[in-house]
This record gives sequence, structure tokens and C-alpha cells, in this order.
Amino acid sequence: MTPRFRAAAVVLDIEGTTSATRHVTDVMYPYSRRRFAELLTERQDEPEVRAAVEQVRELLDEPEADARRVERALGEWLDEDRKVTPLKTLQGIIWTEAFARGDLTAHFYPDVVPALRRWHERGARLYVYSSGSVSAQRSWFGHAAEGDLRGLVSGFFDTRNAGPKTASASYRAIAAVTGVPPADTLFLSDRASELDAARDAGWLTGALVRPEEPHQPAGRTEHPAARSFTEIDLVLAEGTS
Ligand SMILES: CSCCC(=O)C(=O)COP(=O)(O)O
Ligand SMILES: [Mg+2]
Repeated sequence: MTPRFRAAAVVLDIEGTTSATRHVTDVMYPYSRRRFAELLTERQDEPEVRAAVEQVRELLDEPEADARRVERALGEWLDEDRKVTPLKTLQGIIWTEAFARGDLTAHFYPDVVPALRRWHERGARLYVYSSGSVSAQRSWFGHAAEGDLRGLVSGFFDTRNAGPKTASASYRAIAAVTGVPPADTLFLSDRASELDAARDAGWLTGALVRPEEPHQPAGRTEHPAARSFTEIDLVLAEGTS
């Protein structure tokens, strides 16, 4: 398990790839769940909250859904770990403020930050593509135990600005923004469905199969696999700097 990639850009999934799923589900999710009611009632007139609530109502096909109904839907999506865009937007508002207050810190597996620094120093461009909102991603990378990592990252993508992670069109949209050729762009993720979509867009793909993660893929992945970032051998693609 030492996959070697020749790439100019690396696009990172967060949960299950750079960071532990358990930190997200056991720390971040309960934190947001406890604060939805207050956000939906006391801050309902804020444009971002209002737009997200409208999206929830559309998804439920219940145009009259009140704050309690919306809160119940958010709770059910959390229980099912559904990566629904308005849920992620509302969580992002709560988490961003919590990180700023010092209520939350991010989690990165110990192999990740040294590898990101190494790849960045070598000239690779690093991006993030996660179901978590861009605002949440920025806070996550800004509040690592290892310090503020945002300087390593050239751009952040989520399901709002790029589209669903299982659609190859999303990866084409990201490549159009980064300007890096798809064949020189490596996507690292723990989910086969996301890696399949990236590969269909012409990207290089690497599967993170971490023994610590609760949901291990059944059977062998078709994508080059690594148990940690330490095992990934990244060579900078020629003609890029
Ligand atoms: C900093 S985002 C928090 C994680 C999260 O809510 C999430 O849904 C992550 O999903 P991913 O696409 O990174 O697997
Ligand atoms: Mg993931």
C-alpha cells in the first residue's frame, strides 16, 4: 500500500480522510443539534438562515413548515448522517461561531498535517472539497491543534459552490476553477462513490482506508488505497510550479 501519484493539485475530503468521523459525529453533530432551535427562532430573519430554511421546506415539499418541523427534519437528517446542503449551511453557521469562541477544535489524524506541509513545500496546490460548508471548512482548517492551516489551502469547495460529491460534473466544475488539468489533480477520499465520480471526470484518485474509521468499505476498493497520508508518495507533475 504505497500508491504513487504524479499530481499538481491535491483535493482533500475531510471526514474519514483528513479527520476522524467520530469527531464529526460525536462532537460536532451533537453541538449543532443542541443549537438548531435557537438559530431557527431567534435568527430566522438572517438571509443565510432564511435561505436554508426555504431549502429545507422545498426538500420536504412542505412550504408552510414551521421552525419546529424544520428542526425535526434537521434532527432526522443528522440521525441518518445525510449530507443535505441546508443542514450543512446551518451547521456551518453554528460551528463557525463556536470555533471563533473556542468551544470547538478541529481534528486531524497525526499523519495528515506533516504530509500537507510537505506537499505544499514541494509546490503542490491543496484544496478542500467536503460536504461541510465552506465556512465550516475554513474554521476547521483555521482551528487545528497544529495551528492555523488555512495558508496551506488554495481553495475550498462544498455542495453549494461545486455540487454533490457523487456527481462527476462537480469535479469538472472544481477543475474549471482551479485551472489544474484533471489528469494532474488527485482527489483523496474515504468514499468509493465520490472517488468514482472524480475518476469519471478524469481525475487521479486515492482511497483512504483507515483502520480507525468505523465504516470500512466492504471488499477491495478499485482505487489506489492507503491507510494513511504517510503511505502516499506524491510527485509534483512536470510543468507546474
Ligand atoms: C468541517 S466540515 C465538518 C464535517 C461535516 O459536516 C461533513 O459532512 C464532512 O463530510 P465529508 O464530505 O468531508 O466526508
Ligand atoms: Mg469523507
